[in-house]
Amino acid sequence: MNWEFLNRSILQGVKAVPQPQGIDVWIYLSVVWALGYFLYLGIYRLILSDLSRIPGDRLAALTYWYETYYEVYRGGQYFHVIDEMHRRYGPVVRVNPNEVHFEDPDFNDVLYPGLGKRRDKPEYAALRAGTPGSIVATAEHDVHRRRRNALSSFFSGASVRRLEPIIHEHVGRLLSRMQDCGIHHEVVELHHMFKACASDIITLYAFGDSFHFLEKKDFGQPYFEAGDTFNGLTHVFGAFPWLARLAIATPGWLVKILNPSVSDFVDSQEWWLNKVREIRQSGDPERAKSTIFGGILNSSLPEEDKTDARLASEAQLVVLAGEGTTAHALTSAVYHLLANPIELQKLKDELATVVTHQRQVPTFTQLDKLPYLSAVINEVIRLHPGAMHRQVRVSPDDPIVYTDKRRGVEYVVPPGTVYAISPLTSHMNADIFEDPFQFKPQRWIDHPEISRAFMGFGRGNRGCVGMTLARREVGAILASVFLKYDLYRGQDGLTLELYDTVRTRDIDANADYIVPRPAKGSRGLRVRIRN
Ligand code: HEM
Repeated sequence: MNWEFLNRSILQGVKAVPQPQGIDVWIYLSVVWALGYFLYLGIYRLILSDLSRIPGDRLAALTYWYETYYEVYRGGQYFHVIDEMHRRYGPVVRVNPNEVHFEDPDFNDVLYPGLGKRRDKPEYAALRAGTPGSIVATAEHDVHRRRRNALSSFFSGASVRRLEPIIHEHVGRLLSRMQDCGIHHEVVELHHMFKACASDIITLYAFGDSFHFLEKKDFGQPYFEAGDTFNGLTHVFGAFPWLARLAIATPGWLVKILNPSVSDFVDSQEWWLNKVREIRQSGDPERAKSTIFGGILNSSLPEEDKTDARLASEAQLVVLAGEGTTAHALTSAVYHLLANPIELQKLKDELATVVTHQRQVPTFTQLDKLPYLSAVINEVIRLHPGAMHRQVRVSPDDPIVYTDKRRGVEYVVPPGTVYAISPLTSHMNADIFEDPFQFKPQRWIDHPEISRAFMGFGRGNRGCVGMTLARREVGAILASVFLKYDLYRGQDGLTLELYDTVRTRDIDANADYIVPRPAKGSRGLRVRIRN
């Protein structure tokens, strides 16, 4: 673009207007320059850009403010707008000037390939997570690979199997806390217990120590509330990355003064950092073998990847990724099973085929023989993905070429463009999932091919590293809870009953803050426990 020529032409065109003097000239020129720049930017984005042929709301293609309005001002509401765009324009839509969103399950593996293909992440997605340097925030493919490799062996099937005693111990503790509440037929916000349990397990695995939330009267609620407040900034950080940089650079003590509601979270950040330092200094080979951060510190990662700051960030990611998501799956599962007695009975019948004792925590080997339990887990994560954000990727080398078969149109997304799929959009595709809003675990047994549309754990080389652990944890807890408790129908004995829990208000995603949020004022999953 020849700016000099543009500015000169505009100035010549307004010769009749009295010419400003001194500093006014600079203001005048700046305004003209800005107007010209924005005019050019608008024309470029709408007409000249390689993405201009991609359908979607024109405002979304013109400016990032469209997305910012729905995400920041309206609070995580852009996912509804994107769904509406797909309904109106088809399987590929442009959701901001540099991002294309897809909804075609048969294209998922092209968008999220395995190891052979490079996939980057955009910088803003890295900052948005609030964990700079962690694997989820590592933009460049090769750096991501080496950092992820150092972590992934701790989440292999064999490693997770070694965690079985720890998971069993925590499930036992959870059941005993539930039993305590049952003595006086208390109404319990069960999601707090699940968060506490998931947090204790992953923190213990990461550092060899935990906050012991399951033993606390409030199940660590102040910590989780502070985490929610921190997480509420995700869209602000995405829209204004300089704010994210500022927040990250601000010392913890100052953050606590400026925003006391995040104090518990800041304290936990310090705790994670101190644990990393402690493990680094301990030189204990056992700790290195059995804890994630011991392993990372002893791995072949270059020293630049083993700094305290990066590992504290990785710690925050691992802990946050492992607690809220797992607890959300458990919460949604308990809701649906108590709200659908026929499905609950099917699960209980299946459990009875491998476990005879009501108070037993089933072994992993027993859980592997339970296809209906596995289908329940798939179905709750389909309906309520614990990480519901747009799974953004960039293909740095090759264009993405997509053919909309229904319309017979080919779209080319050039290398360097951001693209994404949102799990909930994919999971509500009525062509794949009949009655998509309904809880029907049996569909996973009758139609295994539907898994091609499942994005609950992401896919490809940046998919969820903790999937095996998550499935084990959710399976063990669900099975143990429903082996022990029946649905309350007025009988005596160990029972659970939903208490003022409404799916659309308390369980469904009402806002996307990477993790889903229920409606404002919701008290989540409430259950009356009776012994
Ligand atoms: C039901 C529980 C879980 C769900 C639904 C879930 C979902 C996801 C999803 C969708 C992604 C991809 C994010 C993206 O593409 O932007 C992801 C990534 C990740 N998850 Fe999970 N997750 C769960 C449990 C866990 C657990 C228990 C851990 C253990 C620490 C974990 C650790 C991670 C990590 C480290 C990543 C980043 C992977 C990377 O960037 O390479 N997740 N998870």
